[in-house]
Amino acid sequence: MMSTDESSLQAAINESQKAVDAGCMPFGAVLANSKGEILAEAHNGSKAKKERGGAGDVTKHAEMELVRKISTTIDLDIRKTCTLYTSTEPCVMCAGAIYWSGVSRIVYGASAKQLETLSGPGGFDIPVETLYSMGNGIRPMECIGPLLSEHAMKVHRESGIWKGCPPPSADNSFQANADIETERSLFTSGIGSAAAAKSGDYSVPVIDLSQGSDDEIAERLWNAATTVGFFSLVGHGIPQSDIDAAFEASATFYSQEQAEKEAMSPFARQLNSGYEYMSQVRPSTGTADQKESMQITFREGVMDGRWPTTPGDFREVSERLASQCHKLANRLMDLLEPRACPNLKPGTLSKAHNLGVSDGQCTLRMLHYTPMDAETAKQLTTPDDNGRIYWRAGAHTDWDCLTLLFQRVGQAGLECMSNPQDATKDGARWTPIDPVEGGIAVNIGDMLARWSNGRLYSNLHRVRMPTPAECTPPSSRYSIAFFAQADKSVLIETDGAQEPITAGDYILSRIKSNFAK
Ligand SMILES: O=C(O)CCC(=O)C(=O)O
Ligand SMILES: [Fe+2]
Repeated sequence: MMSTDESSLQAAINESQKAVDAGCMPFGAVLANSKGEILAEAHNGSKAKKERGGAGDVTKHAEMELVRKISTTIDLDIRKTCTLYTSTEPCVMCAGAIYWSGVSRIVYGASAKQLETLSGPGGFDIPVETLYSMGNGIRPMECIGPLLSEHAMKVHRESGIWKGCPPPSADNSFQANADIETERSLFTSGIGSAAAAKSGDYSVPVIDLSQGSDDEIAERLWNAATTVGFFSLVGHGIPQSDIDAAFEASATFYSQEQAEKEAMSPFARQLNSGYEYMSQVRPSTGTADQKESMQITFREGVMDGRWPTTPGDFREVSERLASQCHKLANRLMDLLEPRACPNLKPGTLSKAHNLGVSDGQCTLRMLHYTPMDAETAKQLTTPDDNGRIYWRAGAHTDWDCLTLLFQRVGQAGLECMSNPQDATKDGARWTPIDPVEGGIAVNIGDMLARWSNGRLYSNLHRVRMPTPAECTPPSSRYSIAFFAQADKSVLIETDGAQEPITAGDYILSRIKSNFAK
């Protein structure tokens, strides 16, 4: 059954179809009161194609039409209690108009990033939650989305309006190198990872935390963290039963209908929390990752109204695994710290990461890569007219200090770059990080690469599409990632040229750098 938000959003998506039928651009919006009653509706009023390029009235976006309507016909006191539903994430102009209308709650269908996969770049967009948090508005704005994005995108796709538009990136073959360049330039601007890796091709070592002295273990961790930036960890002490329980809860959660999952755990991008379905578009690919994910951020209040209720033990098993991951990540940071961050008082890194506090940023992410048949996999990996192909997860670096990733044996696909230092001149080569029985794949993220002034390496990684054998029969891939991210208020101070920055601002600046690209 659809929630109230979903049925009102569906009404907005229906409006976007009406826009298409009227020969206008495919966008629609409605206003609903707290009972879910629709008070007003509107759709885009610019004639498609003919008026593009500035010939028509470019202010006739669906949300603008709606705001214009409601601000003269509905009292402010009522508007303040309403939600504005829009088929696609509002642009900067519309976000401003919505603020002025007195409405404080927005639910949108497709995100601007998702639309870009059809329309190419060119919209005037900043993710709405980010935009509102950057502004000096006197009242908070709540933004929910993407929701029912497949329905909203279907109208865009079938409208035919975006055919022939330039894709976000014209040539995927250079993507890996472009991403390395981005990471390097981000580092010089004080954000991102350093080129700490040495020359050569690397595979991913297996490190046993139960073998040898702390000094010996620290040496092995250092070697992996300064070259390839990845290692598989065994002998780590997290009970297999806790890992299995989390995978079981994840599979039960994902076995439900998409609308049920969305209703149980609405996604809030600014909070980096909740359930999303195929909405993550990596800058390196311009196409949506073929996956769904459930993000759990361990900060006071964030998960209120977002904990899945089915299965009943979802919260308990997630918290149990996260608390084990948290301890393990802190142990690894204690072992790496003396050489990685010689300027820091011992224990600074581990003290910076806390679960459940008011400014915590650690996150557990349950991932489900959806099954597909061999024909679909082939189609999605064949470049389209614009050279775009799909990935289960496109190449990226993580923004955190350390990622602990649990995989299932028999569900391979994760790869990292094997020649990070030489990739720009030699071209990128990739090496698998196959699941190890009882093991955890660990990688250094950008936050720790920066904190260590580039001594540790945050490497690009991706999840490839399934092979024909993995599609026979079509099968899911499940993984669980724990992202150790320092608390928002912690100051990241390095012994190099990097300006001190709080971990909260750091994450925000990464977001900004990414959409500035
Ligand atoms: O699922 C995986 O194997 C990798 C996931 C990942 O890299 C991420 O979510 O950042
Ligand atoms: Fe990642």
